[in-house]
Amino acid sequence: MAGWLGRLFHRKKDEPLRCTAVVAAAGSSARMEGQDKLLLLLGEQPVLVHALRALELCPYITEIVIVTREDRIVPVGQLCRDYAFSKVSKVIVGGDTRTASVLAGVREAEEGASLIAVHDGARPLVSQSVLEQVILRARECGAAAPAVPVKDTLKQARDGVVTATPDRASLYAVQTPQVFEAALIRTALTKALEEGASLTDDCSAVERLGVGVALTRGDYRNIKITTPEDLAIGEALFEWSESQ
Ligand SMILES: Nc1ccn([C@@H]2O[C@H](COP(=O)(O)OP(=O)(O)OP(=O)(O)O)[C@@H](O)[C@H]2O)c(=O)n1
Ligand SMILES: C[C@](O)(CO)[C@H](O)COP(=O)(O)O
Repeated sequence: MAGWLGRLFHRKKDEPLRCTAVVAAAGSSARMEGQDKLLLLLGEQPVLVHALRALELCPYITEIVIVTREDRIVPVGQLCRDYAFSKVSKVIVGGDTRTASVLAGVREAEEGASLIAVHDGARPLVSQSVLEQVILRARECGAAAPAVPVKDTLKQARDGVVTATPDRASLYAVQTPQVFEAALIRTALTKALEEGASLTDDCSAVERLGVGVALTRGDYRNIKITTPEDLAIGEALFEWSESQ
């Protein structure tokens, strides 16, 4: 991987920036008690629509590829037409794992895409500022993700007993979009999938190659809708942001 590392230091800032957003939306919403969380309403619109609108509004994003479940292809395609998302080029079927879903999307990105921004369909409140900072940082260094310092003290435990208290000053909660040079994330996810790695985010695939990932300023409002109470929190954050 020395080639990758070498290139990180020679990347040209003035290369044309074409960023494809891959929206991971092929999950099963198991922790949402069976309801498809991406189609639940936040305010007056589905969670997925909020996420797509933020990506559509970002000037650096030239194309959006949505990866969804087979039984959601038709409703998600209809939703894109209803909301007139002009940047959505494809709605495709994902895989059994997040890694498989994201790789399917990355493989469908337009040939000219220099960057890929992988975003959770379940993160409806991402701001333009978070998007802009992470995309520009990824252009400089090849891989970047937004993150926020953790607020709680975290414990490692086994069988209900604490085994360690990691130093909080070095801990961050990572968010999406996670943005990468296109060939880098394609290589990283392909390798991770071939090796059967179990990953909970896409930076991890790049880290496995020994390539550094830069962190940019995340936003505590950029929550992932995972369990039922997240929807209530999301509603409150959405209303609060609208009133600012
Ligand atoms: N095989 C998968 C699994 C997850 N995702 C997507 O990855 C994002 C983050 O995953 P998560 O919040 O875990 O969503 P789900 O997998 O749907 O939730 P759960 O684990 O509760 O089933 C979601 O937008 C989800 O749709 C995906 O595209 N393909
Ligand atoms: C990618 C992610 O949103 C970063 O915080 C998160 O890791 C997804 O995890 P999940 O297990 O799919 O909820």
